[in-house]
Amino acid sequence: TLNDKGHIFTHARVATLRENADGLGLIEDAAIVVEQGRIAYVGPQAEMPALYADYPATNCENRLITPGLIDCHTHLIHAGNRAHEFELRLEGASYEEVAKAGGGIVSSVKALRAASENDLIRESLPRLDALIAEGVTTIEVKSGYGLDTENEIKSLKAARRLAQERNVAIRTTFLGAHALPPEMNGDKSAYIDVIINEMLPAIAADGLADAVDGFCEGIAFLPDEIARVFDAAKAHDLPVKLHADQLSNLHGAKLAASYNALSADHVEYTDSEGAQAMAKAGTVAVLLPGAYYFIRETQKPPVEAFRQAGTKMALATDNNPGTSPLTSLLLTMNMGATLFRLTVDECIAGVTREAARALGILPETGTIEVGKHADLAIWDVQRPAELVYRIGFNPLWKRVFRGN
Ligand SMILES: O=C(O)CC[C@@H]1NC(=O)NC1=O
Ligand SMILES: [Fe+3]
Repeated sequence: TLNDKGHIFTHARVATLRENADGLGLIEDAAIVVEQGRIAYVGPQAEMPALYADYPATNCENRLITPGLIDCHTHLIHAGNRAHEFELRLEGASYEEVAKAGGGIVSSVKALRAASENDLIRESLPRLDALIAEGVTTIEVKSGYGLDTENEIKSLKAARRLAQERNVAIRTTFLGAHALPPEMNGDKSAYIDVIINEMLPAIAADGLADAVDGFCEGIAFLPDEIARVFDAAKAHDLPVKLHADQLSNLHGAKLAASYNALSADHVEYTDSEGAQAMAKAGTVAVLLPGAYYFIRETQKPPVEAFRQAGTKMALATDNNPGTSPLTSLLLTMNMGATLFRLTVDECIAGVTREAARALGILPETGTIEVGKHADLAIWDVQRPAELVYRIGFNPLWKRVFRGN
């Protein structure tokens, strides 16, 4: 580990991503001083206070430093995979035929319920390691395949344990309102009762979730059902976020904004009224190009409307076995640019500052500013655009997590 007195990273191009700076907040020939795992100085090398001069130093030789990457929307904890239904679909099977063959979210629920907490950790670590290898320092992990109290708690405990298994920060999100479990025999209202009266109180009491999410879609839960879950989340002082307007416009984004949600995610079908409501509420639009690509969607999210309204935009992998088996945040940035036409600066902000904002942790991380965690990614590139331009190439030179 780096010297615990302090350490300096010298002669770097630093993309601070600080608020209200032009573009990426780039500082040329810069130094970063780290003390007790936090940023003590960031600025031109020539202006670094002399008291830091004798700290052990890493000469970055003009390499680019960004904040550590943040994947702000994943279902990383899951069991098994859905490669078989991928194959069936390629052979022409419809969603209904796949469902009849036991595919869909229900197959992931069965696998999760059969897995122990240790099984979930063992199966999820390779996915976690793939993200960490690309300089990711914070990851959000949802539940949502347990769909009963015992298995939702098992999922969230496994998610929390990932932070013991690796040097990474984990934020957890309760997504009991993801799908209707088979044993509820189609009774959505009764299942929402279980979420509100049984799951949420137990999860909130044990501090297992940092936020509450829901899937607002015709095939999942309708706005009034989501509102019941959100009212209960608020009663437990838990912030909310929402899978919104992914396949149709149920005005999920507007509903999320009305609860001052941290984020509304997917948002392919969100309209300009929803974008304005999000901007006003400070609700971040989390774009998930991996799911858009994998299920071959045609409706792109309203990026220009978000820009006009001033809605902040983040990018995330949405890693999940059904619609986005993606474990590369670098590829996610390329998809954000190539498929959704985000700029390079929007892509890099989308996996750092705006991803931190979508998780409510921007005061702690997501930019390179004095007092924040020293979570850094140092890249063997000259132009920031190289991080977004390449497909399937990882130019990470060094990852720094909490100063180490
Ligand atoms: O198919 C799965 O396993 C999850 C699908 C995933 N969940 C959600 O709310 N939207 C999605 O695309
Ligand atoms: Fe998702």
